[in-house]
Amino acid sequence: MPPRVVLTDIEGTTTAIAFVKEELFPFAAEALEGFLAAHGGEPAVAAILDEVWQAEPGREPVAVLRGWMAADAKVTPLKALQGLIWRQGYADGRLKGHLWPDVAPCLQAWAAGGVRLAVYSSGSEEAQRLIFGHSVAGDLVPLFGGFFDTRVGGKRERASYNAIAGALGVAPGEVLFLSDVAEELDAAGAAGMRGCQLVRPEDGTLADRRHPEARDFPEVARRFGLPAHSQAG
Ligand SMILES: CSCCC(=O)C(=O)COP(=O)(O)O
Ligand SMILES: [Mg+2]
Repeated sequence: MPPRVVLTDIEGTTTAIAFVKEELFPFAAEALEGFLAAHGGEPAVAAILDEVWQAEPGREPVAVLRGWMAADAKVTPLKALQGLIWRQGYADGRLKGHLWPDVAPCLQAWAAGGVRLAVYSSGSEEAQRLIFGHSVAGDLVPLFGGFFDTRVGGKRERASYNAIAGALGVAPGEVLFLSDVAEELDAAGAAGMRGCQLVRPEDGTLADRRHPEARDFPEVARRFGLPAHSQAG
């Protein structure tokens, strides 16, 4: 049976790791102090800074944020702040959301064929909407029926996937989760979801051999009986 829902990761799955690490993260790092100086008094930003204080009491929030950035920590306040900073870059054209060329045609074919689509990324919901809304393939946000971030839980925790299935109103077994990271697929599998590892050697990802694997989205479609894009290879 083909999956009713495809739940996709972003970095390493729809989008090059290099884009996230060499464009998105440096963009936020370079803008950090200036952004906080300009927007630190706004309620959304102040709430994030409050979360940073609570996470590391007594330390300067900027130093805490810089430490998290250096460690690529998937912590909710950092991810929320990065999303707010990237918003400016997408709005004025300095950022354009990278997608591998095979991704948008398949997402469109799957949605047109009645498959429900959702995103689960460590990037904040806002960051997810931005990357798909300002993507190299245009605005893909309308294709998705759900955007899940670390507020639902960590990507290596089984409970996060059960919560996502519950929010989507489907049984976990009806969901196919796509990711480049084996530990995330382990957690999704423990929750009862099917999984497929995207292995794109040109992006530096390696097969772990514990999960079904595909080199691109057309191969995912073939393996799991999803609608094929007319030009899918
Ligand atoms: C939403 S694009 C930025 C992705 C990001 O911030 C990140 O940490 C990557 O996480 P993912 O779960 O997509 O691998
Ligand atoms: Mg990933």
